[in-house]
Amino acid sequence: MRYLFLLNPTAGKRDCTTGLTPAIHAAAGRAGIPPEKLQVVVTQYAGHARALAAEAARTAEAEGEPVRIWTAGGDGTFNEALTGANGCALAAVGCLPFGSGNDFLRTYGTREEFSDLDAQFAGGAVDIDLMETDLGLSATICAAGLDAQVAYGIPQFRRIPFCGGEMAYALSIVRQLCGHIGRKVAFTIDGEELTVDCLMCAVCNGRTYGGGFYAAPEARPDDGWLDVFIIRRVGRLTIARLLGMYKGGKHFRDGALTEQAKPYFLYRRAKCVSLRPTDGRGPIVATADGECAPCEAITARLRPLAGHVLLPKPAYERFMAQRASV
Ligand SMILES: Nc1ncnc2c1ncn2[C@@H]1O[C@H](COP(=O)(O)OP(=O)(O)OP(=O)(O)O)[C@@H](O)[C@H]1O
Repeated sequence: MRYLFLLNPTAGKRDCTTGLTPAIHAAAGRAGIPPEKLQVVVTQYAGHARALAAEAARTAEAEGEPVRIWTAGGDGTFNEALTGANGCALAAVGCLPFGSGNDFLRTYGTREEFSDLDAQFAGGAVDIDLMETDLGLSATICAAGLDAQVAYGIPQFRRIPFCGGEMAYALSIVRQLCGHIGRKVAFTIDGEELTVDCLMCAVCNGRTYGGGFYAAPEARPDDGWLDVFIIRRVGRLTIARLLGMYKGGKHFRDGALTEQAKPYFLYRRAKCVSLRPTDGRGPIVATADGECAPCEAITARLRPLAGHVLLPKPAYERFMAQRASV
């Protein structure tokens, strides 16, 4: 077995590379991993983690030796490595949370569990479903509408001097709320055709996105289903209350929408979801695992158990126990 760590120095609020490299070597020593089997690389550019993971997967295939790859960064870096290693049964990808959102891990455990290097080395690989989307592979959630528009607007405000992350986020929200709210969207959800005047929608393999919005609080990433939530268009005064419910995952319990959510939400389970705006207002902004872009149409298709991911020991044990109980 080989072990590869890909450290993104630009992820999150501070460069993770300095302290982390010796900590990885120390934890590998405690886990009895020979130094020649371990490699720690700092990424040099956007897309580098994908190239390095793809190369490690090719080597694993050529030499018949499995590789465990961890990214230190956020969901973007993790997604790059997952994409690079995709299709290789001998490669599994994990994450050390050093990003700003780190939504991937919230489906499986806590930030503390994923930050624990000893638990990471003692953990294991599990197979999860992935989504093939127009924005690339996704392990978590593909969403479109108001929240994606807010995320898409943030970088423009970040360019303003003295405008930090939270201020840029707040300004992007204000701009969206001052503009036209809601889109008319035509959905194809497996065989069902549906047109909805909606605020936003989320096609979920994992549970959270946007830095902890529990869009699909009960989603199981290995059940062969995508959970689809569509939020109907509401007035500005209702948006804050609705987003509060949505962020906390209070719209869904025991496999169904809660009574308070029913007037505002539509829920479906599906294998393939397509959507396109039909209101003539141009493309709709969509987001998936850190990627964000305007799209004329989006399709998210389930790829059952196509992802091989690494979970730290406590999360791995919970995942396996849950799988055994189904
Ligand atoms: N050396 C580098 N220089 C510039 N960009 C890089 C470098 N290494 C990686 N990147 C890019 O940085 C981007 C952002 O990283 P990432 O998404 O992991 O962190 P984040 O945005 O802070 O966290 P999150 O996505 O969880 O909110 C990734 O898309 C990746 O391509």
